[in-house]
Amino acid sequence: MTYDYDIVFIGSGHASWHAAVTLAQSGKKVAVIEKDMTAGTCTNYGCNAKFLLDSPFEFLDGLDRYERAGIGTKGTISWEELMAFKKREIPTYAPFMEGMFAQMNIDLLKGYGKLRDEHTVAVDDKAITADYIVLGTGQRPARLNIEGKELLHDSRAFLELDSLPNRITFVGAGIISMEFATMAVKLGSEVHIVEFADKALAAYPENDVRTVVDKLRAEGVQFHFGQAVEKVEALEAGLLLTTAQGLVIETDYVLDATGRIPNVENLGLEDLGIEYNRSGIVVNDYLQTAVPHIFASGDVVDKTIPRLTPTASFESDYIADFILGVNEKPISYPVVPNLVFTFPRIAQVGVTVAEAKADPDNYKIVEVPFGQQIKFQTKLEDEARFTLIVNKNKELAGASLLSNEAGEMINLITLMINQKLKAADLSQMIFAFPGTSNALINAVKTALS
Ligand SMILES: Cc1cc2nc3c(=O)[nH]c(=O)nc-3n(C[C@H](O)[C@H](O)[C@H](O)COP(=O)(O)OP(=O)(O)OC[C@H]3O[C@@H](n4cnc5c(N)ncnc54)[C@H](O)[C@@H]3O)c2cc1C
Ligand SMILES: NC(=O)c1ccc[n+]([C@@H]2O[C@H](COP(=O)([O-])OP(=O)(O)OC[C@H]3O[C@@H](n4cnc5c(N)ncnc54)[C@H](O)[C@@H]3O)[C@@H](O)[C@H]2O)c1
Repeated sequence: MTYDYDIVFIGSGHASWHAAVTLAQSGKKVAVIEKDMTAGTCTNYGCNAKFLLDSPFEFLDGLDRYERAGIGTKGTISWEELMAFKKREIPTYAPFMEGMFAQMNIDLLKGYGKLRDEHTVAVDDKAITADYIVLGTGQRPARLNIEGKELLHDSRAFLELDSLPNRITFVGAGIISMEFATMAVKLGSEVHIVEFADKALAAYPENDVRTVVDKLRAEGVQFHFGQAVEKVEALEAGLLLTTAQGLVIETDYVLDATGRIPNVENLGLEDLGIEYNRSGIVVNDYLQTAVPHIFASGDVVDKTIPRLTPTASFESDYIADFILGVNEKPISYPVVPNLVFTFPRIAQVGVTVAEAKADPDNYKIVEVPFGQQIKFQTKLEDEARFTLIVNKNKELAGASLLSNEAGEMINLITLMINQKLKAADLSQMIFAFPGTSNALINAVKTALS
């Protein structure tokens, strides 16, 4: 049987395009179907836009610390100028990717993709056939089903705001709210975070989260825990948010950041017996769905590891190698670092502090009050702290880092964990001095000894 394509991808995010490029480079005939912006969430309205907007705030946070120590002057950031920069920069990425696809003879089909049968995908009213199909449809923001839900905004809308509202209320104290609130409060907005649970960032070490919450509170963010939002109403000027517990907040903008849900509906999965649930499409250890030549990749997969860009890219690379016969083994994930862009940043990788506490026979927890020990290397970050988890073989099994530089340092830790480095290995290496990473490596060496 001859098909139109060797491989068709539904969705053009990281879960798809890494494999599409590898397969096209290997001589396969490839098509990518995309209903929205080419290259997906991360590239257009996720990580990249967030990172671009966040970066200057890191300098502002640094200047604030020196100001408090009586050194230097305060900096300022204009959201309007920053957003104009973002709007010049980010929209160039999708056309760049389109150019790359064209150069590699990858057909980009703009439209909504839906499985019609085991080898046929409908793209709006057209149909194409393929030997293999990859479902990389990602996630979308969850939307609270409350009175006034049409007045709620999502992260994509926030990342497009030409001017920052005076009063912003975030619903949910998860990653998106904490990252956006970090920026908004520094520019003087009145910021509320309304959270259903009794704490923020539930997946991260309580100690580290408490430090970040306290710092945001000191900067003016008002946290409201144990509150379920019931309704949002339009006032003559602004909005009124009410919770079931009786909290009432007058605000100008409400961002619903209560999680993200997989795009599994209206894909034709049911007719082919492809199983899915609230967490995504069910796959086996080869990322195959119930139909073996139909794979799922990235955020849309039902999985317990973090739904992040690097995991989507890893899965995409795996699928390409599997289809090419380069790798026939089940997928094996290395440890996955994750990072919250607050000040300080919170990063963690490998065995968590909670897991280590629950298994004291196998893990030792080493707390390093980094900012207090080595002030000159932490740029006045007194609160910087590392928690290192060491296994019985005296290897690093996990770590959580609290520091503005955690985003870079966590990759070094990831490398040490994956390479199973021991203190003796680190002793054979020379690192540049002085610097945060040098001090981190010394702390690890001591912990592993
Ligand atoms: C605000 C925000 C910030 C983030 N920050 C980070 C970060 O700092 N670090 C990090 O690692 N991750 C971050 N993420 C997560 C990251 O964006 C995702 O993990 C990543 O984009 C997943 O890639 P994907 O290809 O699986 O899905 P996506 O990038 O969402 O791509 C899926 C694509 O499929 C398309 N699609 C869906 N259904 C169909 C259909 N039926 N037909 C055609 N096309 C379809 C969609 O339009 C979309 O373009 C962030 C996410 C958000 C929202
Ligand atoms: N730095 C990063 O890696 C990064 C950054 C942004 C987004 N992301 C991606 O986006 C996802 C995070 O999205 P998010 O922040 O929307 O979700 P989240 O799951 O991190 O947080 C949602 C929060 O909303 C709360 N909540 C749920 N229902 C509620 C209700 N009715 N009222 C009040 N609070 C409620 C939850 O208790 C939770 O604390 C990540 O899992 C990741 O996939 C990653």
